[in-house]
Amino acid sequence: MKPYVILSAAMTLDGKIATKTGSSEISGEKDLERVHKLRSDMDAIMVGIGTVLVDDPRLTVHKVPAKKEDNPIRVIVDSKARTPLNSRILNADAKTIIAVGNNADPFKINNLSDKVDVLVTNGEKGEVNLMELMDYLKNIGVNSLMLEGGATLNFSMFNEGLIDEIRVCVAPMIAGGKFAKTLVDGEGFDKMNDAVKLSFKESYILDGDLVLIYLVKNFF
Ligand SMILES: NC(=O)C1=CN([C@@H]2O[C@H](COP(=O)(O)OP(=O)(O)OC[C@H]3O[C@@H](n4cnc5c(N)ncnc54)[C@H](O)[C@@H]3O)[C@@H](O)[C@H]2O)C=CC1
Ligand SMILES: Nc1nc(O)c(N)c(N[C@@H]2O[C@H](COP(=O)(O)O)[C@@H](O)[C@H]2O)n1
Repeated sequence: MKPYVILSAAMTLDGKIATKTGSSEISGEKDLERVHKLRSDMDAIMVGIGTVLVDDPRLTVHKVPAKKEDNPIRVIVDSKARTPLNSRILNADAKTIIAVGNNADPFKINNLSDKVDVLVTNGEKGEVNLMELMDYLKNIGVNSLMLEGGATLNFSMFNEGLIDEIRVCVAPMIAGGKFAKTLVDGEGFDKMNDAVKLSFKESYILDGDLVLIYLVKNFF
């Protein structure tokens, strides 16, 4: 069992979701409003620890008028419980769940557990078991989940067939750089035959940003 998962991201025309230094202000104001309306419609929002360490995101609804109840549950995929204790995702603005792997330091888990819910999962090589996490989320009533990156987690979620829809903003910019993160990094697939197949649903322009919506053709 799993929630309906929408991958949401903003990228440059050359597919980068951040520059090589991690700078990632890509969406225009209108697009950010679209994203925050979507956040308010979703039960939960999820990012990887790489994104937390670089961006220190809030993951709340703050670009459109909203009440605290409109904030989705925040979910962090953090194998080794590295989330810094002063991270903004640990504040009281919304419920937060940190999923860790079974090798995470118990001391770090305890520190995080004082502030938020920590779920220990049994993934390979101490990584977070994403299937187990999806099952857990569905069981606590999360029917819709917004995946907001980053590049590594996006690949793992595709690789396990867990993404249902993609909503991406393509901004009229080129960032370049072989070390800049792209929409989907990770190990990647070997053959184009293995690539994730999509079906186009919708597109529109928001102040020069192109919004593209695709459905994932899942064969799992
Ligand atoms: N433009 C945009 O829309 C967005 C851009 N970003 C950018 O992406 C960058 C961060 O991306 P990444 O470094 O790739 O980090 P990430 O956010 O994808 O986190 C990856 C980390 O999660 C952990 N993890 C635990 N279990 C895992 C599993 N089963 N599969 C995959 N990862 C697992 C690992 O420690 C892994 O290194 C930042 O520069 C951020 O600004 C992030 C989100 C959206
Ligand atoms: N849609 C979108 N457009 C951009 O230009 C972005 N940089 C991102 N980034 C994502 O939003 C997170 C920041 O959220 P808060 O404003 O702090 O709530 C960031 O960590 C990325 O996940 N998204």
